[in-house]
Amino acid sequence: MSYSPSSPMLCYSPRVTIVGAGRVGSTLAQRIAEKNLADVVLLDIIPRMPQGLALDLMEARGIETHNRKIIGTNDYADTFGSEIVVIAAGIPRKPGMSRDDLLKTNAGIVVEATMSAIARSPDAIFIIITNPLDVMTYLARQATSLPRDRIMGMAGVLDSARFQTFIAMEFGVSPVDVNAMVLGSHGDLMVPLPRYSTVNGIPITELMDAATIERLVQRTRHGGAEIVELMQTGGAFFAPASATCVMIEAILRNESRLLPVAAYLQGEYGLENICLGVPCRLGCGGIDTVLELNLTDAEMAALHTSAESVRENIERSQEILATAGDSQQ
Ligand SMILES: NC(=O)C1=CN([C@@H]2O[C@H](COP(=O)(O)OP(=O)(O)OC[C@H]3O[C@@H](n4cnc5c(N)ncnc54)[C@H](O)[C@@H]3O)[C@@H](O)[C@H]2O)C=CC1
Ligand SMILES: O=C([O-])CC(=O)C(=O)O
Repeated sequence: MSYSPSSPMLCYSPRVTIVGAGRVGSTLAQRIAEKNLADVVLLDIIPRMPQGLALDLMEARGIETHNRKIIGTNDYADTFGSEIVVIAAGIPRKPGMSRDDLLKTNAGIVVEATMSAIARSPDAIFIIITNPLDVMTYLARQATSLPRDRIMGMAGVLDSARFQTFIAMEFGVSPVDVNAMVLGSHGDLMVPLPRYSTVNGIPITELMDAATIERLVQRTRHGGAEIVELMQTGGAFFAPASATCVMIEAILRNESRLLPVAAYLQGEYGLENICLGVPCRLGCGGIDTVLELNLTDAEMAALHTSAESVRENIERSQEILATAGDSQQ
């Protein structure tokens, strides 16, 4: 049986490339396919591994009732024409490490992966996951010169989801009724905002005492490390994949979602030439608006302290990349 459509657009299926088919990347591939959002290309440097994962995911399609294609590859040529490229390649941290300890190894990987991917998908929107997240997003932007609407980092959705979870557990309500907002870097200096976090519209500052809120804020700040310590073999991947999938869905379905993402700032919040978590409206073009919230002096100071730590690591990354470049000459 063969059928040739007269209108190819009706049959068009968007394609998302995920570079790095490890725990986060492969779980994200599953989420995207099973939500029926797009075809997925999973790329990794390990020979045959992404091919195996893709075949496994393809064999689940009938049971999960979707018809999305999942391609596993070691060759960027297979990623051509992707609408979205996700960079999840690089090493995760081990217990006792900070995300910043990954900088030296991951900087070169992210720059190389981003450049290889954009060469095949020049119109793609890029989402960076690799840690340390804000610096990696900055490096990917620097390497590609993409306008800020088309490149962003995933962290704020995850950190806010953790804050949401801890508020819901503390207050004994469904997380669905909780909205939480976390800005700043994806590190110990992230800035959870209790004033902008609510249980069905009621700010948590009206519902909990200051000591309780501070405990939840601290748990959120160490949410990634808590999981690394528990698992001992790497970091979180279920919630990170869900958080990235929400961003992808917002873009592919042009949903105009307001989500905290790591964006390149151009004067917002008094910051520029840095990538940092701020609330952004996401639609089919990527970031269409960066929202500037009214912050108290203390909240603004915390955001700037957070930015300072990212800036220091951006400077370190420039030295690392320059040294790597010198040694290759
Ligand atoms: N932004 C966030 O909120 C989060 C960030 N992460 C970060 O995401 C990264 C990936 O984490 P996991 O999936 O748990 O690690 P993983 O070790 O399971 O997977 C990483 C994969 O990257 C691949 N890889 C390494 N170099 C590559 C290259 N040059 N090209 C293509 N693939 C390459 C590896 O072969 C491996 O399969 C880590 O840096 C981790 O810290 C993880 C969770 C949340
Ligand atoms: O903690 C880690 O290393 C992974 C990560 O970024 C997170 O789960 O927030």
